[in-house]
Order: sequence, then C-alpha cells, then structure tokens
Amino acid sequence: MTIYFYKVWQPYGCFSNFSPHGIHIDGAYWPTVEHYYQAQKFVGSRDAAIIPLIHAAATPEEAATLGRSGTRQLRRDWDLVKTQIMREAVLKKFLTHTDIREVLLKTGDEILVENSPTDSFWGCGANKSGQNHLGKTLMSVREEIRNLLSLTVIYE
Ligand SMILES: Nc1c(N[C@@H]2O[C@H](COP(=O)(O)O)[C@@H](O)[C@H]2O)[nH]c(=O)[nH]c1=O
Repeated sequence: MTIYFYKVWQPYGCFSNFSPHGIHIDGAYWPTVEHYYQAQKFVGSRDAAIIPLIHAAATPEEAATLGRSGTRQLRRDWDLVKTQIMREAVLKKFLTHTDIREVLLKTGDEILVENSPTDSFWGCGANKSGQNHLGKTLMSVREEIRNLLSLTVIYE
C-alpha cells in the first residue's frame, strides 16, 4: 500500500523535510533538512548573504519563505545539484535519528509519496502524477541504510 505523507503533524510526518530533526553537515548544524536545502540554493550566488538568515530562521516555514523569494539569484547549477543535495541531507537525517530511522525501515518496500498539492517535483502535485522526488529519495535512502545495516551485521 502506498504511504502518503506531507505535513509534520500528519501520519509519517517525520518524512517531511520540515520535521524537527536536525543535521550536522558541511561543518554546521541545521535545525531541519528544509533549512539546509533552502540555504544551498544560494551557495556561490550573488545573494549568498541570505544563507546565514536562512540558517537562523526560527522555523522551516520561515526558511522556505526566505529561500523561495523570487527576487534573489539562485546558484547557476541548482537544477543539476538539488536532488543530490537533498539526498545527502535526508540520508544524514535518518542516519542521525534512530527513532525515525526505525519508522522508515518499517515501511519495508512500500512506495512513499510526498502528498504535496502544490509541488509536482518533490511531491506528487494536485493530480497525483508528479515526479515525487522526495518520496524517491526516501526510498533510496531506506535501501542504502538497509544495506549499511546488513554489512554491519556481517562484520560485527
Ligand atoms: N513539506 C512541505 C513542503 N514541501 C517541501 O518544500 C521543499 C521544496 O521547496 P522549493 O524547492 O523551494 O519549492 C521540499 O523540501 C519539499 O519537500 N512545502 C511546504 O510549503 N510545506 C510543507 O509542509
């Protein structure tokens, strides 16, 4: 059965990038994956001064609003690197937090879908036929963690 998730307070809310599970990555601590992801949009761009403001945002919603401001210049390679950046952050999140790692592993081989009504790149969009890259990222991270754990069992 397909598992749909979206808002933090809904079922499987820990799969949302807005969930309160911080990550240490690139030498800094980020309160949510969303903070990190939104900040990466501006690395090396003319508007890189926004990065510390996104880092300090009180909520992931605020970080997303800052990162989505249409007037700032995104890094030129953003569309090429964004899925890899997201994967690294989501992998770090589930390697760091054992409680939600168990939730992810317990989904077995179910299909995971970010049920966003507005985003047909990371989610499935309003008509459910979007690309669902966040769901695909979570399934790929689930597979990687399962493989890492099986190696640990063999070599322990
Ligand atoms: N979960 C969730 C959202 N979805 C998240 O938004 C991010 C995409 O942002 P952008 O690339 O700027 O369009 C990505 O992390 C996606 O999972 N958006 C929201 O406004 N609220 C939410 O609760």
